[in-house]
Amino acid sequence: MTVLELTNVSKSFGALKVTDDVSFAVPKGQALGIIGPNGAGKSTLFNLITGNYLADAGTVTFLGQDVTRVPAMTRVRMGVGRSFQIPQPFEGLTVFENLLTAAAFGQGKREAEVEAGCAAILRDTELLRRANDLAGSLSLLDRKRLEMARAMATGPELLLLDEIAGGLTEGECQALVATIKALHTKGTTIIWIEHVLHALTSVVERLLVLDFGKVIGIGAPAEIMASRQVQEIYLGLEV
Ligand SMILES: Nc1ncnc2c1ncn2[C@@H]1O[C@H](COP(=O)(O)OP(=O)(O)OP(=O)(O)O)[C@@H](O)[C@H]1O
Repeated sequence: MTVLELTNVSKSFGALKVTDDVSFAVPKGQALGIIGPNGAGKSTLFNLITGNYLADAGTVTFLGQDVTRVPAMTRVRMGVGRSFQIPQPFEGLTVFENLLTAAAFGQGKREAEVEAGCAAILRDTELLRRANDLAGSLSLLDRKRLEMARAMATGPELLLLDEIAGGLTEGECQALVATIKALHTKGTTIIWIEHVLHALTSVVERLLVLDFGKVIGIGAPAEIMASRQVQEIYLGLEV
């Protein structure tokens, strides 16, 4: 089953075409990594998937439904969950309260109905020991975990991770990767934008490379990283 499909999607800001005729599909259970230089249009692509931006042309299909013109909040309820590059928790609420809020909003339910699910997500994201601590008191690693947990709490069929490994030490990065791998092993479909390549390639089954808004490669990570075009464009190597 296909969870997400983009068909010839384009988006411009003024004269700048930031997403240029992008097509790809993500089957259920797959983890897809997205790489590309700064300004290649990676975050814009996420915004087109979440509905924060609407495509100028092309079609976005989610779980078999055309969502191209569907607003962001409806897409959350349909199962598009997203973490942000800069964690955005409610600092004055506890970790558990943050999850309850995200779950109630994302699933359109009362907090009492989502408590058990949130407790399970705390376990899955290694946050159980911090459940009653204020979000504002967390270390960077735990803030990243909370960002992921809040996205999971909305009950996603598709989890979008935006540069979640940035700024961590190597040890912290490995701890976060272990958490992401565990979510993926449980069957979560993931699209992950990441500059920390070794973290990304240790999880994803496929890599998509963007450059100037265009898909310049999609395939197995080893094959993509070995491509001359990717090495020239993405890694800036002269080959
Ligand atoms: N709302 C907007 N209005 C105008 N231009 C925008 C808007 N959003 C993004 N852009 C421009 O679109 C281009 C792509 O930006 P985007 O953030 O999608 O790239 P990115 O690949 O995610 O970059 P990074 O790796 O630095 O996060 C950039 O030139 C950016 O300035």
